[in-house]
Amino acid sequence: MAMPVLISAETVEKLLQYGELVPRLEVALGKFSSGKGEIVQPVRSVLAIEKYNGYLGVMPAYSAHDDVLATKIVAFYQRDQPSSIPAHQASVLLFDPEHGTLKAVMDGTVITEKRTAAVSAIATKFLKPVQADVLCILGSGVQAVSHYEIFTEMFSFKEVRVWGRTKENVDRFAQTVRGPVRVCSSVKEAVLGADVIVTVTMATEPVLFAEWVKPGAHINAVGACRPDWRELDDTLMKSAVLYVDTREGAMKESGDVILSGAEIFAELGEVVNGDKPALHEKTTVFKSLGMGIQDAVAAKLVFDSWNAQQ
Ligand SMILES: NC(=O)c1ccc[n+]([C@@H]2O[C@H](COP(=O)([O-])OP(=O)(O)OC[C@H]3O[C@@H](n4cnc5c(N)ncnc54)[C@H](O)[C@@H]3O)[C@@H](O)[C@H]2O)c1
Ligand SMILES: O=C(O)[C@@H]1CCCCN1
Repeated sequence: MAMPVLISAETVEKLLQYGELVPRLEVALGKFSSGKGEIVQPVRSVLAIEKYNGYLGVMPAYSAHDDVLATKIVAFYQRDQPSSIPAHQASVLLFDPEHGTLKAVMDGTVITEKRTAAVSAIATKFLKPVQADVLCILGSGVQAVSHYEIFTEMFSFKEVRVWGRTKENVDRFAQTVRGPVRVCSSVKEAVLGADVIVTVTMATEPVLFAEWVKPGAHINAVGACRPDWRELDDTLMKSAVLYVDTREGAMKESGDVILSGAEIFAELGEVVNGDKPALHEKTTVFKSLGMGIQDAVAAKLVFDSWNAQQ
């Protein structure tokens, strides 16, 4: 039996292009929420590695439409001190869906960076106010950079602001991104008047409060992926129209959803399908937790491009 191919982070970085990824993800989100069972994806299982303040998540998914079967395995750690090792590291196993043969083991860290930002961009396309001039990014790590990249590529913001917890991180962010950014010294300063807000922090308590948010703004809430972690306060969660990637995942994993008692209005895929409206004139929150099918679709794109080059 042939050995699976190994595809490195550098190769994934080269092969995975937003231009191809975004439309594929949009289709997958729609298929997931179609109610026809076109995508099989259980809520991820997550085990705690208490001794090291870490977690390991296993995310299998199958799509007959894309003919893809894959599992991402992702480890993530909370750290008090800066580290050269990324807080999130992942691998994706890609199988032949017909026989279950392992075809590829590839880096999943870059896939996680890009597909998460791409899904936030899809949510933003549907839910942002018609006039959206100011983008605010809260957090200045890996996801902050990938969100900056795709948001400035897909939309025409006049100003991009960033807030980060430490000066070191924010400086690194400002040096990494290719384009202008206004560094803000408080969350409030970054948020006031912003039309689109992205929260990509490792916070476990709310950092974003309703009183600072411009009415009609759209928020992509990407962090706080544990049932007792928060990024947004109760008032914001309850007063905004709430969209999620998956209802099942949000009810099991999102502290912002579970602890606030906010009601879920729709899955993003239902909006893609036209089954639920995109209420872009209202204040909207898209609560993103991440889906195995997003990784599977991205991994197939990488594998197909890799194959085409052999
Ligand atoms: N929804 C998804 O699909 C998905 C995918 C990947 C990552 N994430 C989440 O996105 C968030 C960012 O991930 P990342 O890879 O950029 O991590 P990162 O470690 O690279 O960056 C995290 C940022 O949060 C800041 N931070 C840490 N603790 C904080 C606190 N208590 N208050 C405010 N800021 C704090 C750090 O200084 C840093 O700027 C994490 O919560 C992660 O779990 C979500
Ligand atoms: O979907 C993901 O890949 C991430 C893993 C870490 C926790 C949040 N979601």
